Amino acid sequence: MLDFLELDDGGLLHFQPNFLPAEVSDRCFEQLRDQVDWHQKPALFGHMQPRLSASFGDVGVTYRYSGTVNIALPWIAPLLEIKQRIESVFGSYNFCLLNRYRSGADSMGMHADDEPGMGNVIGSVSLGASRSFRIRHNRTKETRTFPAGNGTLIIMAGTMQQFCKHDVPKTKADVGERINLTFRQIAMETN
Ligand SMILES: O=C(O)CCC(=O)C(=O)O
Ligand SMILES: [Fe+2]
Repeated sequence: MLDFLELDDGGLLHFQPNFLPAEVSDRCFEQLRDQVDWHQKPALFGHMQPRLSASFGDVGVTYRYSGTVNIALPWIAPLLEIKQRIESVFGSYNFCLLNRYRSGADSMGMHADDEPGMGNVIGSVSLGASRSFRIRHNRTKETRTFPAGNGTLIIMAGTMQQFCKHDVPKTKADVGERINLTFRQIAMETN
């Protein structure tokens, strides 16, 4: 069983640098960067998301969040390889959202992944440049920062999405590209 940090109000977080061997991280980073059809998606109020993204998963899985509809493309080899490695230690997943941060100017704002139909276990793997992954408790405002580097695994579980938010802030440091994979279990839409 993995060790989980116990957050206030029942959130659980597992943080494991170098979960993937460096050669797997390096190869998967290059394969995903070069093979995936990356898109910059619209955000709220006519803005664009400050990053690129893509969605993969089992046939028929659709993930809707902040006004975007993301129909899963069929799994590709590097994603299946990493999915199997995470599933061998924790959880099971039918969808993966990929985010590509091209430089320190790309980011993800504070949010929770608490959409209806979203399983409470999210397995997140980072590839490429290291960026700060921050979590903030909604009530206590306690904030913690984890360095999400090449091959790092972060698992969010328990009630974390109900009581905490997380982000990847912009940085002025001269950082290279980072690709993050969040594996999720999403309920199939029945209508
Ligand atoms: O890039 C990251 O580490 C976080 C990604 C994230 O929070 C998400 O995809 O919902
Ligand atoms: Fe998230």
